[in-house]
Amino acid sequence: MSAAARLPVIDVAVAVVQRDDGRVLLAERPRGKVSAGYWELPGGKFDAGERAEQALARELREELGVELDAAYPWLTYEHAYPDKRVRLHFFRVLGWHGTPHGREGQRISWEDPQAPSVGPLLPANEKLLKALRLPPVYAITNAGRYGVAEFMARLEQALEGGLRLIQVRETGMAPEQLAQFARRVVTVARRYGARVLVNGDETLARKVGADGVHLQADRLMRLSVPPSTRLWAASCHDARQLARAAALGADFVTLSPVLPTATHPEEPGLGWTKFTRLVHGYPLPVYALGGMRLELLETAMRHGAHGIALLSGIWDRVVAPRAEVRNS
Ligand SMILES: Nc1nc2c([nH]c(=O)n2[C@@H]2O[C@H](COP(=O)(O)OP(=O)(O)OP(=O)(O)O)[C@@H](O)[C@H]2O)c(=O)[nH]1
Ligand SMILES: [Mg+2]
Repeated sequence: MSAAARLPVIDVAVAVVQRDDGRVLLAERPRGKVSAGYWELPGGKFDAGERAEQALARELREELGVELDAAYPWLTYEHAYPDKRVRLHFFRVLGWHGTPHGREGQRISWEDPQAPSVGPLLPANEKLLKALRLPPVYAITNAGRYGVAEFMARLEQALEGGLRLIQVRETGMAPEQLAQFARRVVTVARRYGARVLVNGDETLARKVGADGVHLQADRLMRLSVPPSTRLWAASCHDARQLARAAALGADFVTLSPVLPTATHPEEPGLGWTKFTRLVHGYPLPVYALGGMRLELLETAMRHGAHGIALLSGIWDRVVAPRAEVRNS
């Protein structure tokens, strides 16, 4: 056991206060505190007997002078400093009242998580910023259902509507056709700054210029070395698979099936209670998958999900102009 592993763990509640424009509230650690001058997310140590949510509400009041209205549990991970270990319980704060101000004399700033203009940030927060860059909706392609031409029109509309993360997964396509399709998806996605993962095949992901690979659970469990693509994710269905993805350092996971799906309507799925239990204390962003619709995003987040993954609930929403599509 390393020295750091022997240190007691300090529980810390941390607030990701995000405005509608996506900017997140960062604060400078005040003089006199450890790591003074570093920027961080507002928050602090649990008081004795406090639950995470209580610590969060108290810290927001003490540090920023705001009252918490709504917060959803998000990631929880540990970080080892040379002299201590902290367990950071991150919450997404979606509702508050009052105007945040540095009540401890600290500077605060609303920052774009993609490119904060203040710094340096506490080293423990790097993973958090990476997670914040992941959008709330993860869409899985379904060209088999629509035909490629119509699917591409629907994809373009979804991108127009804000879609920024896509998985190419087409079980019915021959290798050449799949490569061509994946290339087309990457090309349109680039125009919108959206990222693309290819299901199961790292070589194909590289060949078509995708951002990374999405692995099925059986591959994940056999994996000894994580994929070396910029981004990688895995499908999980139970606690063992979730633990494996975390140990290998995936960027995010999907957890499924949450609700009955169109293809397996007779299977009840995990349900939200079990979903919440599985993701509680989990270090990576989790997309709820199975029976999802865009309307369920808030429900999923309330149960600890980072967002939702959709295979059919997204493309059906888009009514493609059929005549034009046929001619393309
Ligand atoms: N608030 C906050 N703490 C963080 C973050 N990341 C991170 O590693 N930490 C660590 O978690 C611990 C939180 O302590 P804190 O100094 O905020 O605690 P606190 O508000 O209760 O202050 P105090 O008890 O020193 O007055 C610190 O060791 C800090 O380095 C973060 O983003 N926000
Ligand atoms: Mg603090």
